[in-house]
Amino acid sequence: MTSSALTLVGLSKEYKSFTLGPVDFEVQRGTVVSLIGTNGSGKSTLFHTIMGIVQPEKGTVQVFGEDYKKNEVAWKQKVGYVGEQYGTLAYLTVKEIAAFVSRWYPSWDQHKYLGLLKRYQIDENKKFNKSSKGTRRKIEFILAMSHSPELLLLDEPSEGVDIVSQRKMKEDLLEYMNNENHTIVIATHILDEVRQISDYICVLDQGKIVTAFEKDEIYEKWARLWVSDLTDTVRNHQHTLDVTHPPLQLVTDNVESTEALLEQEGIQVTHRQSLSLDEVITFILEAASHSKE
Ligand SMILES: Nc1ncnc2c1ncn2[C@@H]1O[C@H](COP(=O)(O)OP(=O)(O)OP(=O)(O)O)[C@@H](O)[C@H]1O
Repeated sequence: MTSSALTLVGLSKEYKSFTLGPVDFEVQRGTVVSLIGTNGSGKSTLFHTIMGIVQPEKGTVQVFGEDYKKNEVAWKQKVGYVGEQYGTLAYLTVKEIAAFVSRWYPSWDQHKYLGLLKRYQIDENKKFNKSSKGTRRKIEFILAMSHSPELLLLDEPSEGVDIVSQRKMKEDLLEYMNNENHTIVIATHILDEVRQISDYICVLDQGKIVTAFEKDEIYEKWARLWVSDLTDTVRNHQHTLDVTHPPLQLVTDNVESTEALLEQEGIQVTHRQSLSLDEVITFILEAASHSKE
């Protein structure tokens, strides 16, 4: 069994005023990757390209080690996708869509589907396009979960979803990940989701991956340091991301290297504080947007 759930090599998609990629990225089986980026950074376009909803100009996608253009039916049966995909079936009721969709998936679990409908209080007889935005997201989530996919591609699954259902989704995703062969790639603007379920974070900006890292690395590598003094060498160091005062302090994304430099410069660190995930993500997104100016 291949250890890679998803491999993207040189993947690019061009619209008139936007280019995605080239994207090179690998998602290991058994992990949760959160895709983060400002509005319009290309997260949905990336999912659309992976799912073959739009055709890439260049590059390849492998799902579980297989080229996605080959055996399309077989790999799609292993993938659950949430991202406004029921456009052409939207005039049907949830029950009719489920009857239709269930035929695509040999692993469809009707018992699970009915349980999820109840859990999320969905009226099966209501038309998809007559449901609210949050309810449509919940329906998509239920349909994706009901065929027990090996890979979940979730494009803002909790967008517009009420707080109680958001919590249920998080619980369901955590339970889903109890199976070590399961994998999730989730695009989200909700940092609680990132904090609670992801192993890796991938940041997209203007169609390109600007950084990807293990979530727990943040607590080891990023810090705010209170310092006795600062030299230009420290201020201009590649890992010094911000300097504020009073009291004089800096933010680093490589605490080991910065502390070594401070020692070399004869500067004392009087206090050290880890950064929260929210602060780190904000720094990364702001740095990416400043590089555009
Ligand atoms: N079919 C299309 N034709 C032309 N341009 C498009 C098309 N679809 C998306 N785009 C453009 O691609 C860019 C990326 O859009 P995309 O929806 O992928 O961003 P996103 O990161 O998912 O944004 P958000 O966080 O707001 O959901 C935008 O500038 C958008 O206008």
